[in-house]
Amino acid sequence: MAPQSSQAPLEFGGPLGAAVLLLLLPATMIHLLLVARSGPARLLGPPPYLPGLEALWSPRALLLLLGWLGLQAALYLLPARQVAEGQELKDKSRLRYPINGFQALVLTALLVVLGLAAGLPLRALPDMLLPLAFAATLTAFVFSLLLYLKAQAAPASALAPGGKSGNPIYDFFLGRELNPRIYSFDFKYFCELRPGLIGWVLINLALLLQEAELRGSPSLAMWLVNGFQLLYVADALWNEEAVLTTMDITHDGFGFMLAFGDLAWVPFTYSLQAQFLLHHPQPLGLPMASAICLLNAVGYYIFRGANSQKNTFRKNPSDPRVADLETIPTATGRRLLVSGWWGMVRHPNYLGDLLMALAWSLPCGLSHLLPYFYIIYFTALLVHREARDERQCLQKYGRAWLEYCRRVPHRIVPYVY
Ligand SMILES: NC(=O)C1=CN([C@@H]2O[C@H](COP(=O)(O)OP(=O)(O)OC[C@H]3O[C@@H](n4cnc5c(N)ncnc54)[C@H](OP(=O)(O)O)[C@@H]3O)[C@@H](O)[C@H]2O)C=CC1
Ligand SMILES: CC(C)CCC[C@@H](C)[C@H]1CC=C2C3=C(CC[C@@]21C)[C@@]1(C)CC[C@H](O)C(C)(C)[C@@H]1CC3
Repeated sequence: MAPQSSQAPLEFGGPLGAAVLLLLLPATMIHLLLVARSGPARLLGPPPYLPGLEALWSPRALLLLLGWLGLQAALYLLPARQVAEGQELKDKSRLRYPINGFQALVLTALLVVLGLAAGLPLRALPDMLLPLAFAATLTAFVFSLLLYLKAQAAPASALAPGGKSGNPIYDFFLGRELNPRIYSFDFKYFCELRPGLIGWVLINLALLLQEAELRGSPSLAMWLVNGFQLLYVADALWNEEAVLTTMDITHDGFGFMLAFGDLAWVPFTYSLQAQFLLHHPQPLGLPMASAICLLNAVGYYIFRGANSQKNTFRKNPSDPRVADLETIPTATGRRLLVSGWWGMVRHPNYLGDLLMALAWSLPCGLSHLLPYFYIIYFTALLVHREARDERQCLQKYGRAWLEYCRRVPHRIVPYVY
């Protein structure tokens, strides 16, 4: 297959970077899982032991994972209270998406409550994290391979701007097709919000239950981490439609990066603080807990305000909630917000997300670096993501984007960055 000349600049270090990430990401996830349960819990030290295949591979874990994906897929297919339209595609069409993610969360919670009452051994889940994470990685790998093959038959207009380099490793990693579907089942949209995010809070809950069994009751730190992350996930599903204007849906293809990110990385590494707390209990007083709650609330307020404002504006610029905001016209006919949240910094939603990330780590105290892995990784991810987005916006909006950068000079943190 010849490389295409209209190809966007290669990202993530090109094919070599993609090949390194293909190995490095699963290895990092396994490392974190091993270190979180070890005594010293040293993020930067070697893992306590190197697991053999017998510790990683378990047919039971694979079955459990596939059952979980099947359940979430069945919930996705249930009648939706609303159907939303995505952003306009290259061929001027718009895809339709069911809005029933919150319903899936509530139904899953109901099933879990019924299961617990019937003796479901959810407390056993923390002991299966390693084989489950391995099974999720294998599943993501096979799934991305199928997506890559499916994309060979897709028309050029269905490919993502960054996923048609012609290099198989790079395209496999980034994803070729923008919106792979079978009939109306949209794989990327499904994976982005359901199995991984709901799985994450389920793992957190299992860790909380195991802590209660181990120590008589869950610690305040464990309650906070569970509460904050449940709020984050419930909010994402409640505002499901807003995901349709994020970069993942509008720009990125669906390949290994997102499949692994959604199915393995999110549930098994985002639950790291709760994993750490189970094995390393931390004292937390009420004044400190209140300050952390305040930080999470401020972060959430900015994150939700910014994301909803952009989403409302992109859906309908005349909506009374955004109609009075100042905007810059662009040659594409779309406008850029230059007041409100988007007049404060160019990525106010990232700022709110980062404040919440800090609030999720602080309950774990300051004795270890490990629970701060999330905010370190997340800062790197968002700084890199911001740079990618700037490049894309400059390409899309040209001079109007430069004008926006002049009017709103800071990227994420007002007066700092
Ligand atoms: N927890 C996690 O692991 C992660 C969370 N996130 C969160 O996901 C959310 C979405 O992030 P992401 O998709 O990266 O980026 P954004 O939601 O910020 O989307 C960027 C797009 O918004 C539009 N835009 C930018 N500036 C303006 C403006 N001034 N006025 C109107 N539209 C504008 C542009 O698209 P266009 O003009 O084409 O509409 C741009 O490409 C964020 O809250 C982020 O924090 C992201 C990554 C990981
Ligand atoms: C494994 C790699 C290092 C990178 C993978 C990145 C993915 C894990 C993230 C890319 C964008 C994401 C978003 C969310 C979760 C993480 C991934 C998939 C998100 C669904 C979390 C909840 C938020 O409310 C959101 C705004 C809906 C997020 C959208 C982006």
